[in-house]
This record gives sequence, structure tokens and C-alpha cells, in this order.
Amino acid sequence: MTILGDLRIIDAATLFAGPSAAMMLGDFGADVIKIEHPRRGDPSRGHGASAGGVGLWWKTLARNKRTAAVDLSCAEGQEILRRLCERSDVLIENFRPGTLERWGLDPDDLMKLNPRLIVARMTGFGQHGPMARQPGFGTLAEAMSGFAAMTGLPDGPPTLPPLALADGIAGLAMSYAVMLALHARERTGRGQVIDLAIIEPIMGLLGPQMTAYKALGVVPRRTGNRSSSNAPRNTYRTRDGRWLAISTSAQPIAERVVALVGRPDLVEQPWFATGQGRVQHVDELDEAVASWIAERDAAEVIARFEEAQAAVAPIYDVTDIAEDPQYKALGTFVELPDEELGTVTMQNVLFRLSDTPGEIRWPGRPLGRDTDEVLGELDYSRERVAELREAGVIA
Ligand SMILES: CC(C)(COP(=O)(O)OP(=O)(O)OC[C@H]1O[C@@H](n2cnc3c(N)ncnc32)[C@H](O)[C@@H]1OP(=O)(O)O)[C@@H](O)C(=O)NCCC(=O)NCCSC(=O)C(=O)O
Repeated sequence: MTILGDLRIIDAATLFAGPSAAMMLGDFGADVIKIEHPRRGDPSRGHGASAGGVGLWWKTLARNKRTAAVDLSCAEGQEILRRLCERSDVLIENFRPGTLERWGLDPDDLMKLNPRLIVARMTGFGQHGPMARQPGFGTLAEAMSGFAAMTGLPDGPPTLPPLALADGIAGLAMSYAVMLALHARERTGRGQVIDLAIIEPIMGLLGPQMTAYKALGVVPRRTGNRSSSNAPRNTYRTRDGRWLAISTSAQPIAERVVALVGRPDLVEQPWFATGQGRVQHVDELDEAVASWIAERDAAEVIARFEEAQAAVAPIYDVTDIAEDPQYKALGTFVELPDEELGTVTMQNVLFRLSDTPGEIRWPGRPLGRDTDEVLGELDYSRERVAELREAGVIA
């Protein structure tokens, strides 16, 4: 049984933040209808690697979704969205504040048509405030949240991640917000509006930067691979040229690491007793760990760390991940049949529920693949569907 199988979700969002929330709900069985512009499609179709013009990221991002191409900027398209909203549980959208309203699709009006509708609004900066109407990207959130300021080498520039980090975090937060609103609806019988700004959820992951700033005036600085809250924590090069990562957030692990690298005396130092104290002596700790690791091959270092129950991980790229026995044991990746590519490999559902697991029913589909089916369910006749296609309202 897929636990969200009784839900219909309209994913009228583009790119990553909104659609990734819809993907997570689809993974657990929700009927997700992806609405795209009939001619432009979702720009994420063209992001990243493509195989013969078929976007590979799309295969994951749009998995389990039915794809319908509907132009929401014209009256006939707006009517299609209204009819969909009447029969759906959630509308996820990421237009700039004012765009839905400009199209006559104000959430208040949609909720009059269906008071149980949840309208999940993903924006760069939120629905109000001086920046609300500005276009927003995850990159701007990484810049404005403090993430970039604290990421990078101490003497280097602020650093952006080479991935949609703030978007992914916002997507996770939105899927949680939708589940809360669905739970609330069980009690109240009413839907509600979710206002999620991409600049906010990433901030929650950066540690207590505002708490520490207000209490102590502390401004986080760039520390490269080092942590501001524990040491040793870094990447270290082995004799055979591999890189390993070590973390010592828990005190017993820190003690095991320094004992393993031949410096049990450090544990006796009063400063060693806290992460903060160890950060003050990071050069000495890094030197002890780095020199011990530099004299050994990666396999030996990993074996000795595992034996000592100290935490270490090899720095992987995708070729390592593809061969790793832990991921194989977890079934982290699946190969699925695909109507465009024959087969496609992608990351599996993100976690396992023992009683009601998720599943990937199909990879992302071509633009407009399910338009006719979706309009048929909304009682549009074949003739009307043909007219709308002719007029460019749908594809
Ligand atoms: C993504 C945006 C910057 C795009 O800005 P704009 O192009 O100015 O779009 P608007 O939101 O004003 O919406 C109007 C446009 O929607 C497009 N559009 C999309 N789908 C449709 C459908 N189905 N029908 C009609 N129009 C559509 C169309 O091109 C419209 O342009 P017109 O015809 O001209 O009206 C913005 O939507 C935004 O700030 N969204 C919230 C934050 C967000 O989700 N950002 C992306 C996260 S991913 C990310 O950060 C990253 O990839 O990097």
C-alpha cells in the first residue's frame, strides 16, 4: 500500500525547490500532475547532462508524475487549473508573488472552489516584504543566508555550492509543510496556504549563527574543511593519494582518533575535553592526524579506524559510489525501464518505511505525455481537447 495514494497533487512549479517537494510526495504514491508551459516546458528539463536531448535530471525530478502541458497565462488554461484544483488536495506553485493573482488564480479564490485545497507557495523571498516580487534562486539564498560567507578557505572568496543546495533543503521543508497541512486538514476540514521562502530553511542548517551573534557578537568565519565546533575535522591525504574525511563531533570519537594516531597524551590536556577547546588547538590536532595518515595507504587507515571504532569516510566520486557495498546493500540506486531511454538508473526513495514503503513507478516523462488523460478526467471532450491543442493552450 502506498500511503499517499489517495492524494492528488498539482505540481505547477518549475525548476527544483517546488518540484522536488512534489517528487517526495509522489514517491509515496500521491497522484502528482505536473503542469508545464506547452512550448517552454519546465526549464529543468534542460539542466545538466542529457542523453540525445532527453534531460537526465528530469528523470528523477519528475518521477511518478503525470505530465500535462497547459498554458496558465490564458483564460482556457486558467479554467483547466481551476477544475484541477476543485478535484485536488494540494497545489504546489513557485511563481513570483503576484503572478498567480495576475492570472486570476488567486489562492483565496481557488480555496473558495475547494475549501480543502492546500496551496503550497514556494518563493525566493516569501509572499511579502521588500524583496517579495524579485525573482529568486537557491543561489541567492546561499548568498543571503550566511552559507556562502562561512564556506571556503579563510583567505579565499565566499563559496557557492556546485549544486541546488538551498532548493533541495527548501523542497524537503515544503514536503514536511504539506504533510503538516494535510494533518491539520484532518482536524479542521480546511486547507490553508503555505508560504515558504527559499532563503529561510537553509539558514536553519547553518547552526546557531544568529543566537551566537546576539549573545556574543560572534560572526562565523570561513574555515575551509575545518569545523568551527570540533577538531580534528578535515580531509586528509593518504600515502596512496586518496582523500579521507574525519569528524570528531562526539568526545569519545575524538579520544579514539588521537589514541589511534599515537597521541593519547592529548586527551589529558584540559582543553581536549570540549569541541570548542579542541578547535582552539586545531593546528596541533590536524598535524597529528595528517602525518599519521600520510604514512599509510587508504585501506590500512580505514581498517585501523574501523577497528578503533573511530569515524572515517573515503572521499568518493560517482565511480566509487557505483561500486560501494554499503549502497548496494541499501539498494540506494535502482535501474528502471524508461519510455525514452530504454532504461535509466536513479537514486531510490530517500528512506524506508517498514509498513508502507514508497516506490518509483516510472521515471520523468516527456512534455505533455498525459495531457489528454488529465483533461479527460476533468470531463473535457476529445473535440474540446483538440480545439485547445490547436489554439496552443495545451500540448
Ligand atoms: C523561477 C523564477 C525566478 C522565474 O521568474 P519569471 O520567469 O519572472 O516567472 P514568474 O514567476 O513571474 O512567472 C511567469 C512565468 O511563468 C512561466 N511559466 C511556467 N509555467 C507556466 C505555465 N504552465 N503557463 C504559463 N506560464 C508558465 C512563464 O514563462 C511566465 O512568464 P511570462 O509568460 O513572461 O509571464 C520565479 O518564478 C521565482 O522567483 N520563483 C520562486 C523561487 C523559485 O522557485 N526559484 C527557482 C528555484 S530553483 C533554482 O534556484 C535554480 O535552478 O537555480
